[in-house]
Amino acid sequence: MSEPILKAEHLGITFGGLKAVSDFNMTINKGELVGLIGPNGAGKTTVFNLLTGVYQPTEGAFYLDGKKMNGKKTYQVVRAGIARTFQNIRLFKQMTVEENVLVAFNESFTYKMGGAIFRTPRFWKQENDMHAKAIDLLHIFGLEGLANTEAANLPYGAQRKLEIARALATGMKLLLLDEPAAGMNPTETEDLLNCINTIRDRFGIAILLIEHDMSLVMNVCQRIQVLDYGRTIASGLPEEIANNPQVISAYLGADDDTESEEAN
Ligand SMILES: Nc1ncnc2c1ncn2[C@@H]1O[C@H](COP(=O)(O)OP(=O)(O)OP(=O)(O)O)[C@@H](O)[C@H]1O
Repeated sequence: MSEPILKAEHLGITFGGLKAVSDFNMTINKGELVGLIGPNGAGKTTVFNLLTGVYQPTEGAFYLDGKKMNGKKTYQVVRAGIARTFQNIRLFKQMTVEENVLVAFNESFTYKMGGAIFRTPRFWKQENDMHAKAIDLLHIFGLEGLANTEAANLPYGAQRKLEIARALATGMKLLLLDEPAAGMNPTETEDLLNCINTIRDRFGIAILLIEHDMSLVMNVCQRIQVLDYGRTIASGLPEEIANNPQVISAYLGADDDTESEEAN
């Protein structure tokens, strides 16, 4: 059997005295979409930061396609094939929609300096290939008609989709989506859900999704892992998670906290 795309073994990190994530274990195979959920402060974003080299683990290890990734810097992680979107959208706002995707392609297309200066046939072929690939990618997200629009002028939902398109353009194996439906209305969320299903089927990549919108998580994820205070409290199929008493109590506890905070 082939290696899983992602394998995390006993991964953890301590900040001062706080164990933000401990004994985190996860396997994601090609074409699988796994949800990572948990109350606020449970450690979800820290897991993403560990998997992208923003933080170095203080315990455990993780592997991409069988290759150990501990100690790698963020750019090395991206090159190896892990891409990520953020809670707050990070696009090149002054660039067009197409340019945002083209920037992400630059690793996979290389032409010699001379070719770029003298505009050789090879240079133009690569330019055309990149344009065709960018439009193809934008088409999946229904953004091809907006290719020449400045990213800053896109509606919110379209900006979120462009962020994912750009992550896909890096040619990655593992896509980490951090709350992609945050701030979206129900129509935009449904549209996003369709896009996520399409890219998983079409690109056969592994996806790890952090999301607070439970209907989205339950609808798209094949498996779900739940964190609370940095530890995994449950892992399984969506229906198992929805009925797990420990998960329900972790979320209800979080609600109680919010209510008491609001009352103060
Ligand atoms: N760089 C850091 N230094 C110190 N503590 C940190 C750091 N990053 C995260 N933490 C702490 O680790 C814990 C987990 O935070 P994290 O942001 O991963 O939670 P989360 O599940 O993503 O929460 P949310 O759903 O609110 O985004 C929190 O207690 C947080 O304060």
